[in-house]
Amino acid sequence: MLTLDNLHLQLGDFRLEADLAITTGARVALMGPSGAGKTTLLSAIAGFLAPRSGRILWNGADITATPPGERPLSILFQDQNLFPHLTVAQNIGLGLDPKLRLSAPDRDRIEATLTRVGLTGLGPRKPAQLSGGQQSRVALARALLRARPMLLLDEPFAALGPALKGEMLALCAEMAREQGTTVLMVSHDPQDARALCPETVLVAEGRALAPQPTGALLDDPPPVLAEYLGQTRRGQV
Ligand SMILES: Nc1ncnc2c1ncn2[C@@H]1O[C@H](COP(=O)(O)OP(=O)(O)OP(=O)(O)O)[C@@H](O)[C@H]1O
Repeated sequence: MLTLDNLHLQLGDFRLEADLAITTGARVALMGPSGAGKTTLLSAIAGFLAPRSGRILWNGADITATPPGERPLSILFQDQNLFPHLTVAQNIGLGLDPKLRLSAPDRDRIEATLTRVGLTGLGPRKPAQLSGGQQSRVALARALLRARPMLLLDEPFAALGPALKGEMLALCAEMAREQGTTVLMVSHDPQDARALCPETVLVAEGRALAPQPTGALLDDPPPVLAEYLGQTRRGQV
């Protein structure tokens, strides 16, 4: 269980509060207007932004002050952070050992993971020799190999076409199911949220609300979400 215990975040003038819990193994979309604080919330959970007050707990253990690399999570942000001077296999190997001291079994696991994401044999290439979609797969492969309990996704596939984006998100969901991973995914696309995330955290008006069923929320969105989704609802001006 991920617990955000009376969490208060601040970035310049911007403030966000969160007091909620997410069940282990849940897949949760983060939705809300642009600038509402979805990325800010993920940054705090990942450890890149220290909260002003409150605590972040994973299975009851306080991780509020734990350095990012030691938190029980992997992150996939839009900037995939592949190192251009390393090969694809080495970039993935960073998920196993940041110093890249890789054993023969490690290298076998990297190759198997490459196959899993449809990149068999591309391990020796540099990221620049791959398409955007293939680079996304490399980042996903690295997260897959790290197999941390939580996966934070901040629109990592937004630059891809809709078909490829859907394929990558489906791969994430498949991996999450297999490994029992808890997924938090920023989504601007209600279809993605419906397809992949049974629950949604609405981030709006300075607050991240407790998870609620995605279908019901999108079927009858509160005005702030309806406006964001570009919907006009009967009875509203
Ligand atoms: N480094 C910063 N310093 C001060 N304010 C910031 C900083 N980064 C972001 N903000 C502000 O914090 C607020 C939340 O930004 P955030 O990126 O978390 O929103 P978001 O919900 O992820 O938006 P989007 O959907 O557009 O990506 C915004 O008002 C933004 O302008």
